Amino acid sequence: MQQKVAASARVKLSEIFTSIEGEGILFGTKTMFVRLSGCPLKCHWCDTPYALPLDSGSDYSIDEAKELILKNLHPNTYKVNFTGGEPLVQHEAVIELAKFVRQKGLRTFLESACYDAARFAKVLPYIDLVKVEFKLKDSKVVDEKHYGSLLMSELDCLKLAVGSGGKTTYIKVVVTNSSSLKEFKELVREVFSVARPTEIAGFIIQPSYKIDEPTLDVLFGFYDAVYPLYDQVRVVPQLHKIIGVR
Ligand SMILES: Nc1nc2[nH]cc(C(=O)O)c2c(=O)[nH]1
Ligand code: SF4
Ligand SMILES: [Mg+2]
Repeated sequence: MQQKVAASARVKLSEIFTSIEGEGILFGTKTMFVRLSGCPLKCHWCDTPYALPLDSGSDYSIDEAKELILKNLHPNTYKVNFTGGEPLVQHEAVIELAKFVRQKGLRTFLESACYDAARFAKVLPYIDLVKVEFKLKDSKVVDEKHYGSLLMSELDCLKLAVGSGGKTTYIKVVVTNSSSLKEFKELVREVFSVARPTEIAGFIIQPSYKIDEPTLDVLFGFYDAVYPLYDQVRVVPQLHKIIGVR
């Protein structure tokens, strides 16, 4: 599952832009996106396939990347979202850029699939807002035999995030029409054995877009599985796809 880590003084970026946050609890806010190249996972519904190879995008020194951030920053931008690909593949670069973003008075957001809890722990001190994503098996994120270890890593990251204090942590799960309700219910049980409802800022069920989209009845099933434990659960589609922006 590991990919070679880029040298700490350099970073491979797929793209950098300011847009309207389209996912999660902060959707609708003006956000800068720093999309890092590289991801060791393989979700069949991945919407950023161009960012998956570590050698995709462009190579920058950290100083050049900081310049790019300043150049692409719009006024009144709420936060900088480190996304990918999978930002933990280049965790040392994320740390350097997150420090810089905070110096500029902006909040830092980590959009991670949480495949590596050790790297997650290193980045966490520099992050204000954390999305912990849990993948269901029908995402085909990893081979069946590696699924258990990915889930453990996701749960470890959630534990670290809620245990670190002063951060806003929320959970996201992408569901399709083929996602198993039984598996989802087990996941919900595991999530709330690690985090108390008061420790998270949201539980987002994100319907897949244009691929095996879940019906309303299927969405009700997932919603109803969370609601008794956490009544702030929300079904939230990707806003940027609906309004046709990046
Ligand atoms: N507008 C917009 N919002 C997003 N939220 C998460 C994104 C991502 O690609 O991780 C994303 C993205 O690519 N665009
Ligand atoms: S973890 Fe994210 S970037 Fe990686 S394959 Fe899955 S959806 Fe794509
Ligand atoms: Mg994404």
